[in-house]
Amino acid sequence: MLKRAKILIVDDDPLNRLVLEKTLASEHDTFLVENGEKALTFLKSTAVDLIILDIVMPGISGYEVLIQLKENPSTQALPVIFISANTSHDDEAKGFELGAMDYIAKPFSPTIVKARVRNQLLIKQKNDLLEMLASIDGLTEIPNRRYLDENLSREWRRSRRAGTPLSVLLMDIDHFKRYNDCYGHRAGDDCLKRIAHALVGECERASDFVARYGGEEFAAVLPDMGKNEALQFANKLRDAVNGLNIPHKASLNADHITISIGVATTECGQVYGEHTLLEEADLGLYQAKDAGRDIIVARVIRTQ
Ligand SMILES: Nc1nc2c(ncn2[C@@H]2O[C@H](COP(=O)(O)OP(=O)(O)OP(=O)(O)O)[C@@H](O)[C@H]2O)c(=O)[nH]1
Repeated sequence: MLKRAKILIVDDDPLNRLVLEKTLASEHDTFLVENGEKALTFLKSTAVDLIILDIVMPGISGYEVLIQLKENPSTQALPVIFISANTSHDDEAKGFELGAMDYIAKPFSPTIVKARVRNQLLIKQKNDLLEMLASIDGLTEIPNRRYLDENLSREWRRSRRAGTPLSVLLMDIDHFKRYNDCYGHRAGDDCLKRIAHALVGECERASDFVARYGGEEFAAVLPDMGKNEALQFANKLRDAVNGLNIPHKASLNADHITISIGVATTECGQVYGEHTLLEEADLGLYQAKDAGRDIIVARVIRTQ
């Protein structure tokens, strides 16, 4: 089933905008702007699912708008349908070469616009689903390493641009090999699932996320969070795992499952890459293990 989508309509002709809105507004949320500059500005603050884009407009053309969308990582995958009175094969071919998904000739039939919009939205919905499945860990059903890498890069760039802090936590279950050896691999799998959901359940802000980093390791990415807040959050995560009270009679540091955590924070992110942040968190985790486990060690990267 097709979900209600957000569609940006860009056309300098008020009548076209009105008819397109009337055609689509019963099934979708529509946003109307009258030129390319306003479209690009609008997209900086609002995410949409599809753009219907006129080509000949005052100011920058629809072609130029599409070129700029393709240059920006956050908009390059957005489906664009050109709608234009330029109906030569060359015009149409140019639109597709630039990356448009479809090309509708003016004057247009509302029924055909509806059908073509529907087709593009169905393709996008399926692509989004595939993208989501590729980002989910099969065992725990929380975000996987691929999701973490992509989103950490994005958050790193954002933190650099805005000069805001960014924290990363690396968490590792203590003596998990002994747990598997004692209770069996299947019980180990169940334990991983319970821990994953306990960690994810502690993320209250939409921007925070926990991913399975690999094996018995998890990571959290915490945008706009400085060292002290990140330490508090790490404590919450450790308490949540302790609170599960999963018996671990083979553990050498407790009678139940515990985790150790390395915390790394970059306080103004100009110099180091996101990989340094993960390396620092890993170093903190190593120190936490070394210090006896069920422990949190925080490290701050200060940039000059
Ligand atoms: N059941 C289960 N076990 C896993 C999975 N992935 C990794 N492991 C196990 O996690 C264990 C990790 O062991 P080690 O790296 O030696 O670490 P540890 O025993 O937790 O010891 P410390 O980290 O030093 O506290 C190994 O026995 C892996 O087989 C998984 O998906 N399921």
